[in-house]
Amino acid sequence: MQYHIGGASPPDTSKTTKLERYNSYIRRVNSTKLLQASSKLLFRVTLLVALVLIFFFTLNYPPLSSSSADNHHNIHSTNNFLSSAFYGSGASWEKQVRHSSTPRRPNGFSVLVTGAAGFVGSHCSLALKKRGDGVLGLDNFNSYYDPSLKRARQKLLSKHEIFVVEGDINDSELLNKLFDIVPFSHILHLAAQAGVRYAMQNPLSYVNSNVAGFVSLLEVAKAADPQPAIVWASSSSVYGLNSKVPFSENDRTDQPASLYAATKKAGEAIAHTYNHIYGLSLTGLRFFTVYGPWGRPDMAYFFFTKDILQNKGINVYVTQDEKEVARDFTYIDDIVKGCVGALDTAEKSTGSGGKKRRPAQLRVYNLGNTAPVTVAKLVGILESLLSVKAKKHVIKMPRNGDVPYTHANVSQAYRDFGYKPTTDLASGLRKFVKWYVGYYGIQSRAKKELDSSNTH
Ligand SMILES: O=C(O)[C@H]1O[C@H](OP(=O)(O)OP(=O)(O)OC[C@H]2O[C@@H](n3ccc(=O)[nH]c3=O)[C@H](O)[C@@H]2O)[C@H](O)[C@@H](O)[C@@H]1O
Repeated sequence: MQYHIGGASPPDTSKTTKLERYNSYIRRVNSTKLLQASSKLLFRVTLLVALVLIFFFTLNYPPLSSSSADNHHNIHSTNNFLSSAFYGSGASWEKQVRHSSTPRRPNGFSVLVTGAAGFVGSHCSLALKKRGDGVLGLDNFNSYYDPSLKRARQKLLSKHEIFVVEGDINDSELLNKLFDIVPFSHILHLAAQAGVRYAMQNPLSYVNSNVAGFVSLLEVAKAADPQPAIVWASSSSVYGLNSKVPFSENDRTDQPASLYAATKKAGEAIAHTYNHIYGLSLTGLRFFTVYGPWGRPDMAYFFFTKDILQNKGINVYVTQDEKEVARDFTYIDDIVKGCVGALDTAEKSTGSGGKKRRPAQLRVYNLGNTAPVTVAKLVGILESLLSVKAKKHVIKMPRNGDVPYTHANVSQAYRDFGYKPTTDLASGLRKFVKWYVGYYGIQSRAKKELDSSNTH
């Protein structure tokens, strides 16, 4: 009720009140209509966005279930997400996978190379492709060392029509997908967390890649039809604290000195199990300190070269009782021949439908150079190739998982596939340094000398 102050008599309000009520009713109706219209619009827009998203993820993208096998979990998970965005995206991706895996020689292999953008993986992929085998690469491009080197290797592979799928060996969905597309005759399994000393910094990355990743791969391989034959990278480090030299395959390997060695040893035990239960043909190769062009920057010969060229000091380890440390350094081309020889002599797996039909081949070989060289000698060779004097700090080997000495007996690899290393450390390092200065565009005395020695 309204009260009008003042002397004038109050107006007749009955009509105006009705009008006001009517107007307010109309306003309410209109605003409800507006609200309904905008909700409808909002609903439609939401529906449209949802449909687009569903389409996007179900048709073009595989499930985002990849897990990380590398040492940089977060970076890698992101990488997996990104890679998932690229793998499996339809017909053109499948076409690349098929094309890359198709052999171009009669009875050629179709090989899945894991760790194909890695050092040994890229060299082996090229060698297999060159002789007419089909090669499909798989690599997670983790950042354990400079990923741009891995990308450069990938580029090289792609020039030779080798496609590298970006993904992880722990991603069984991806692995199954690859096996759905291609009936691989072989797997060359080189993806791993490498490096002896880094295992103290990031132990779980070794378990993720070298144990869990290997099992994930074997699970897919055992269920595949046909089952592929598998050749994979073990390590000279499994000999651990063995003092009996040279190391032979039947020597004891139950005293690993590093977690890295322990995971490789675990891999050998796991290989035995999958061979025993499922009839997978498995060959483990114990590599001895592999070096060469396109090598790994975390290895001593590689970062010594870098540091010597930059006039930085290098640590040269000696044992606790001040004896020299030595390695059976093995040149990459010899290792490639060993890998190819192992693939060529690998028998077929014997299982199908996840069941073993009869006993299958199970092998393990040393692939070394049979001529250990001390680290001090390695540095001397680099000094002369680089024409720079190294700033050496000779220190006692920290307790970091390193072993003092390695020396391979390779008679079994020679007997079974003619493995015979032919490159001594000086010739191999010459090739490495030549590649190094070229790749990193280094203008140095070393480069001039290497170039001129080439023209003579
Ligand atoms: O043979 C193998 O199975 C292993 O070979 C290498 O391991 P490693 O032999 O320790 O190779 P580097 O790390 O390059 O070391 C070579 C030598 O240099 C020595 N070193 C290393 C680093 C350093 O600062 N100073 C130094 O004297 C090491 O003690 C070792 O004797 C690889 O890094 C492993 O991935 C591989 O599995």
